Amino acid sequence: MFSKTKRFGESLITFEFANKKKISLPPSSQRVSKSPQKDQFSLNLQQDLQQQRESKRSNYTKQPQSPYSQRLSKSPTLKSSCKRINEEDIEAKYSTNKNRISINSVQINMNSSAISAKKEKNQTDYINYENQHIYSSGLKPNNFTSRDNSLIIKKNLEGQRNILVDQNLQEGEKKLFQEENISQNGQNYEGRNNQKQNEEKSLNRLSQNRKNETSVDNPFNKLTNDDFFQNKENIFYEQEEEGSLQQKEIQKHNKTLKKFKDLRYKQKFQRQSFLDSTQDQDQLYQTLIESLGQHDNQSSKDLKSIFEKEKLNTTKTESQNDTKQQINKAIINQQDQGEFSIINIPFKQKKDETINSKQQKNQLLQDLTICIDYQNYSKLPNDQSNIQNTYNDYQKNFQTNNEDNLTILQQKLQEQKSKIINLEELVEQKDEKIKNLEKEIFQLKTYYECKDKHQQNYLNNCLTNYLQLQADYENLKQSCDQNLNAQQAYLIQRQEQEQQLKLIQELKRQVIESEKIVEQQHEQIIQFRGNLRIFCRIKPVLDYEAEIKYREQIQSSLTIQINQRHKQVIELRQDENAKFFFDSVFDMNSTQEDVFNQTQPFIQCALNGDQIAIIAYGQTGSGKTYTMEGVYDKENVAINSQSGILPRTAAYLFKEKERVHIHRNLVFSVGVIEVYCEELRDLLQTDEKIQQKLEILQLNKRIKVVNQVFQVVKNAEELLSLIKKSSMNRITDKTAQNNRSSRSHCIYQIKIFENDQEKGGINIVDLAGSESFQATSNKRESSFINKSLTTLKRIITMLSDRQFLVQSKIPYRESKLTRLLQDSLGGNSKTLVFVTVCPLEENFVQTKESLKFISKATF
Ligand SMILES: Nc1ncnc2c1ncn2[C@@H]1O[C@H](COP(=O)(O)OP(=O)(O)OP(=O)(O)O)[C@@H](O)[C@H]1O
Repeated sequence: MFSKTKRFGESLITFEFANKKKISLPPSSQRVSKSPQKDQFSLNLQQDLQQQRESKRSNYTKQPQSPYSQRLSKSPTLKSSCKRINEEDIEAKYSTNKNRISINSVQINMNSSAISAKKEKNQTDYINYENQHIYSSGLKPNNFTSRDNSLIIKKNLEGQRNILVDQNLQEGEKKLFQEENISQNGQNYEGRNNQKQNEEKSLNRLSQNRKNETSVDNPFNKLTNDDFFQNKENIFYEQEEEGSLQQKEIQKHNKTLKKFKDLRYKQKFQRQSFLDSTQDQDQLYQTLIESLGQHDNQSSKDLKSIFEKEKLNTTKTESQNDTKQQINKAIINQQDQGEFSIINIPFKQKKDETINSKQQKNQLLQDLTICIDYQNYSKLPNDQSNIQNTYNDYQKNFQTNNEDNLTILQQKLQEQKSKIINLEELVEQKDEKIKNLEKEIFQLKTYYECKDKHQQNYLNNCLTNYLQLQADYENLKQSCDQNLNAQQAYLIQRQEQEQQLKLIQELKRQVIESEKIVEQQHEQIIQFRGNLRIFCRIKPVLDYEAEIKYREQIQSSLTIQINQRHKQVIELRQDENAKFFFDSVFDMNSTQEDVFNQTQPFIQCALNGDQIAIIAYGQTGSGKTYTMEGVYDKENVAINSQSGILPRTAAYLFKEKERVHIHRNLVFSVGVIEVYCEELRDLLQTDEKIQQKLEILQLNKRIKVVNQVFQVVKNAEELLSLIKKSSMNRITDKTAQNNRSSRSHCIYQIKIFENDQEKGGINIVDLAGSESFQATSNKRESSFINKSLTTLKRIITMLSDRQFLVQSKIPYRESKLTRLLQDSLGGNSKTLVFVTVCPLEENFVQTKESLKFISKATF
């Protein structure tokens, strides 16, 4: 930043730096000489300057060191801050441009400090400096005089004009310089011819001044008096060397003036520091009062009162400071009123003006008065000393007050420190609580994090379960729909089944009715045929009974032959008149199945509720047992081709039970009893020890055998097993016709129960052999057999004769056999008698007796 101002009737360019320092310089155009004489003069001046500089060096080396220089060298403080700048320390670069010489750069080597100047915009030469105290004068080519926050430097190289610039001067000081410069405006440079005379006059005058000034106390800290005159002496030396007395005088004045200004500046600085300190203290008090005003206790109020008192003292100090400022103003007014002589500085107004010797003399005289006026400076130190004393008094009072206040403040500070210690203990306790709370917070945070994780896992599990339940719900819904459809289909099917069941029941009813009709018809047929039926079965000739080579002879010699016209009639070859009538005749080629087919209607009558008796009668070995039981397998009792009526009856009964189980609940029980020599024997009780005596009783018109065992059988195999087992217990003997001849009557009894009520019964009777006594060795046995068979013959004969329909007259009691068969002989019972005969010629008599015995009628 720079601006143009008017000073001393010339244009000045003022530079303002960042630290608010200002430098004002005249434009170089005003310093440029345009006359050819001046250019020549400048060249000559340069040459002279060079010569003078060289001579100066030699003189300086010869001259003793000035007191000022000695002082500088003795005072390390001043030596470090103030230094005479020798010519050797200056490096300057110049440039000439037609009629002017400009400073391009100047460098002053001062330990670590440096001052440089450079040319800028071809208009202004300025010097940049920082915090340097430079007391220098008479330097060539430039004069540098500087101090803190000010710059007083500038010399036109042409020597036409010297400019003093100080932006930190007080207002009065500026006026002083203006007046100084104004006084210079009317002065002309009278030429180099008068220079030596002027220099001599100036030298005399300065010498006189030197003598006068040595007796006067120097106002500049009592140190600069000799130095000052030593400087002036040096200046004169330099002036003599340069041949420019006027300039040296100006420099001398400038030096003196600078020292005066330095002193003023120091005073100003000290005053400003004092004001700043009081201001700072006032601010401190104000801050403390404000801070204490926030505490409403007695100690704060006491402190506040103390600080307010101190503030009043400070106010007094300010008033004293105002007094001091008034004193300063009085000093300045004294200056303004002309108590100080005006320093006249020679100044060249125009380039082409000639130097008037008379004016030069006057100028020299005026310059000499400046030296005299320096005596008046002694007044300033006195006033200044008074001010300094006053200042010191105030400072002492201030320090005393400060010490008292400091003691109080230290006490308060101690109290505050104790409070601070207590507060710090509270803070530590609070910190401990905070740490505990932080731990609890951390634990709670950890707990809640774990809880959150647990809850999250729980929610995830719930979500998974929810999804699973939802899927199960969907599946159940589908299954329910399916079940509903199935239920509907089931209901439809059930309705159909109910309809079918009704239909079945209807069919059952129809079947039952038809069954009844069949039973009725069957009964009618049986009644039409008669309740007593007699079949004759002719036994074939067995292999062991005749050799194969005689078989044809045996067949031709058989005694029995069936009538060709009437198949039910048997004829004897040896007796043509003997013919025997039977209900059915089974020849030698008949099978077991053929026999049972004729027997099955009687079994059906038993299922319908009748008591039936199937009796096999014949001589030993004629095939009674074969017809009744047949031949069993060794391993099982299954039906085979040789199975007789008894196993086939068992199979038929359970087959019918299965067929009619819908409307009939049939149960069968089996008992086997043997009649031997008119004694009863239960063949199902094989243990003789527990064999109890069997007695025949008639209860409710039904024949019962007391102590006889009846065993319910669930199937045909169980029934046949019992029969097979009991038949093995039957009493047998070896006869001439049969190696294992049955010598007792065996009755196989099957009781039929329907709905727990005995409804019908079947008695299958395998009689003992009917051969004559001569054919057997046991006469007693033969007599009992004959007796029972005779009784049976009589009863059957009576049943076949319609004349003996009165049952009470039938001799059932004459034998145990007929007594046991009482319910199945006569009445509504059905009786079927098989007469088995052996056709061999050797059995002719027994065969004829058998045929006679049971034949229903003879033709
Ligand atoms: N119709 C027949 N066909 C083939 N073999 C028969 C026939 N009848 C009987 N037999 C056989 O004749 C033999 C004697 O028969 P079976 O034992 O049945 O006579 P039986 O009359 O019972 O004699 P017993 O009164 O002494 O017991 C047996 O070996 C038997 O197998």
